[in-house]
Amino acid sequence: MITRTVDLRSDTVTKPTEAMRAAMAAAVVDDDVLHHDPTALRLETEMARITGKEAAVFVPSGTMGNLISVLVHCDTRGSEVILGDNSHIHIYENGGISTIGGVHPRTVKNNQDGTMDIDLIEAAIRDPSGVLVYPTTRLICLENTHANHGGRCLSVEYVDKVGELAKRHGLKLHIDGARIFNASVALGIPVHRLVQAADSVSVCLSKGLGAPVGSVIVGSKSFIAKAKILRKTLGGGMRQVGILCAAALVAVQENVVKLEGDHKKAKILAEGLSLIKGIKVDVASVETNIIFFDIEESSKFTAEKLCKYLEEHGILVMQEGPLSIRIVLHHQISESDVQYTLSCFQHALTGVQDQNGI
Ligand SMILES: Cc1ncc(COP(=O)(O)O)c(C=O)c1O
Ligand SMILES: C[C@@H](O)[C@H](N)C(=O)O
Repeated sequence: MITRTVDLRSDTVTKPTEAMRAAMAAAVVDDDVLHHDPTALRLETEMARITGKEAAVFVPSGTMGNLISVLVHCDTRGSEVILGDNSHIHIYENGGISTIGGVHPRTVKNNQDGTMDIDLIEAAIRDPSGVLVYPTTRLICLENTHANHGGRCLSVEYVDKVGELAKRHGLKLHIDGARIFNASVALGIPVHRLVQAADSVSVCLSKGLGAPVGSVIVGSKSFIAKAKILRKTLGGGMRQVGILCAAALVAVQENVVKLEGDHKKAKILAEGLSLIKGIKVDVASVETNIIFFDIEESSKFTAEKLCKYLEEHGILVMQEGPLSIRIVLHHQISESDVQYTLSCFQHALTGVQDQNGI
């Protein structure tokens, strides 16, 4: 019988805290399409302040945040965006920039640290003299932290260099900042400095910050005005949305300080996993709250079988490949959960029981 559940599938799985639920119940609301919902306006004002941008708009998801941002920057037919071949926008957003926006993706290889070589980005920029046959490059997208590369942080020096490259070529820069607060805490650099070079950023409130729903796009006033129109076009214009924004405000106020703890627990878990025979994990690459690891081929387990074993013991993780698994820490995972998880891994892979009798 499962006595506890430790949900490590993602940082999207958190449940609203009591403070969030109280704020939702008490939220002052109005119709955010007909004018503005006062609580949504408070959140948008606060997020613009934190990120150092002129304006912000609340959207239902990070996927919509990225989609709207790309489509505002690439509002001319034949536009092309340069992005990572392992980026969330390219891999996990149903190709929306193309299927909905008609924008052509031009991928550049993501390095293990989540960056793209700047010379390769520059080489991917279309020569305007080839306009007869080439799409027109209008945008470069970065992702910080990088989800598919273990939550690795892009340094502010790197982001600034890509920003300089974009400006030199008359391009815009968008950052998929789903976990930008994780990068900020891990690097010890304020969010506004980390995104200074970006023309737009999509920030998830529903990941490590623990809000139940939503993201915010930040950028210039004119950019956000266009983003609001496109949000409505895509069906993202919401009415009394302050109910969701009230929870997001609590998340921003209360949970940023917890991110460091998430990162520490991720490091402890990664270090523990590295000591278990049959598991391969690069502990040094764990910079924030995400761990990717592989099962050794000599092990009796496939990822699918191990995930099933773990689920039978209340541990939920995400299978990423035949022998690879992802774990994501969040503020509702305790140190005791981390130790219980390690015990279950230990028992599964070595049969050795620990003092918990697992
Ligand atoms: C890096 C990154 N960007 C964007 C998203 C999309 O966010 P949402 O799930 O809210 O659409 C996610 C995951 O959810 C993500 O990990
Ligand atoms: C799976 C992916 O879409 C999601 N962003 C996550 O990190 O859980």
